[in-house]
Amino acid sequence: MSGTDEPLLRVEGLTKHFSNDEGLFGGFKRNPDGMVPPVVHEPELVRAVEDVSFDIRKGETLGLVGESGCGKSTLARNILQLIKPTDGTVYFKGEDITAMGGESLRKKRREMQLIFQDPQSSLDPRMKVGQIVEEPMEAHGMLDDEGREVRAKELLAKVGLDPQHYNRYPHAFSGGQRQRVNLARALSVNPDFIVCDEPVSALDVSIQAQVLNTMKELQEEFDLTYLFIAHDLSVIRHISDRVAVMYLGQLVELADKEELYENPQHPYTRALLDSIPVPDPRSSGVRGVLEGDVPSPIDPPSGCRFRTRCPELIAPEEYDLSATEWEETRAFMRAIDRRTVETNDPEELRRRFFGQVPSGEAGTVVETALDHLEREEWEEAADLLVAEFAEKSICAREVPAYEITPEYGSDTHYAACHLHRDEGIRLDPKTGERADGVRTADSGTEASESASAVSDD
Ligand SMILES: Nc1ncnc2c1ncn2[C@@H]1O[C@H](COP(=O)(O)OP(=O)(O)OP(=O)(O)O)[C@@H](O)[C@H]1O
Repeated sequence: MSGTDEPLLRVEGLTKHFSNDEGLFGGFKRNPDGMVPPVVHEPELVRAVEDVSFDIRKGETLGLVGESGCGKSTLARNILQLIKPTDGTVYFKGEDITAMGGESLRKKRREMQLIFQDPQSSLDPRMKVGQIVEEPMEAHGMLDDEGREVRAKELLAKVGLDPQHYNRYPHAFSGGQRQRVNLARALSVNPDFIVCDEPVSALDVSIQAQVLNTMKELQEEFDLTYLFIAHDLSVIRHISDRVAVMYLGQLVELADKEELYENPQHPYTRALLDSIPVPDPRSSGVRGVLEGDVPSPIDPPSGCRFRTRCPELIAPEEYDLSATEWEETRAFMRAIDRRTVETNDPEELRRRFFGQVPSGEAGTVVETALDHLEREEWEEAADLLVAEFAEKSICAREVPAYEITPEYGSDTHYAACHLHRDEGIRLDPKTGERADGVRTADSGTEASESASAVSDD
């Protein structure tokens, strides 16, 4: 099932900030040595999700992928209004559900269900499977006792379980079977939309495919729309029609599945795809391919959040650097910033990093940094290089959001990367609409201007 063009769900500029003011020591920080008081209470904001916009079409599966901690679950809980967003809007069947509360939201929730990762802990061990499946129907006043029992047994059969197991307890089931119970429970209230948050991650690989196949069959039969969250790209590929990639609270790429896997256009997506685990126990996965650590969502990088780890950071326009000079300068900046070199001898550093130190202003910056290093002023050298080269890049100055021409199929391809500033259509990162105000064919009116005429460079 690949869905229609009609969006079932529209997410616009969704943002969620948490205060880290929770728990006994939440928000308390140690003051630098000697300062009074020794501890201060300064809660900070965890920018878990920032300006995320996308649609999910009726009948499709949108896969959402990203490393642990990038905000996938927070986004899911915001979409379902289990937690209220800090900003932004979620439209379900055209209605703004962020503005809803109380009984109207409770009613809406029947149409939007959630399946969690851990089938062990999401099923109450004291309840029989039949009761578990019937509970949501009871909560929403659906059917009478007898009717619910009949429906629960039917659903158990639909998800591939024996209806005779209606009176068994969850502990009698395997992990895969428990996840099937969860599916039956979610389906019991006849929803249109199911958020599946890592539903097969806790299962053996051999079981995963079976559960995914059942989910696909159920989607077909019950006309379901899925938001399918996983960190595993092979699982996402198996189930999705389109795929969204998330990094540090933001969407970096969204495209048709084939387009995303065959023609990835964001350096982060490419790094993730390069790190799909091969059957080698020594393979270290994503972190082996990407340099550096994921920055803190308390103080995320400006502009493109991936820029501090991006192998394709764009050179500042004010320096006239060749590709080789920029590559060498970046390697030098990284090494000094991360202190991965021992020597501070300018001659040695010039030889190690540069074929020839760039001429002009960029060269002056490099030479000034080398002077600092000669005086053992590592921090000054690193700060200067980062301020002059990293922070002046367009990647640090502007939030990227572009629509680019897909190579596979005609579906839109969104890439939040300034490498597309020349050929892409600049979008408003908050609404996902064209930044020049011209409405796209999707939004009802014609867009006849060429992409290059509206690109923002
Ligand atoms: N209640 C909360 N208070 C403060 N910070 C939070 C809270 N919930 C989540 N976060 C932070 O928000 C960020 C996103 O977390 P989230 O659980 O949404 O990521 P995820 O991609 O779903 O990760 P995982 O796959 O590990 O579940 C993390 O930095 C997390 O520590």
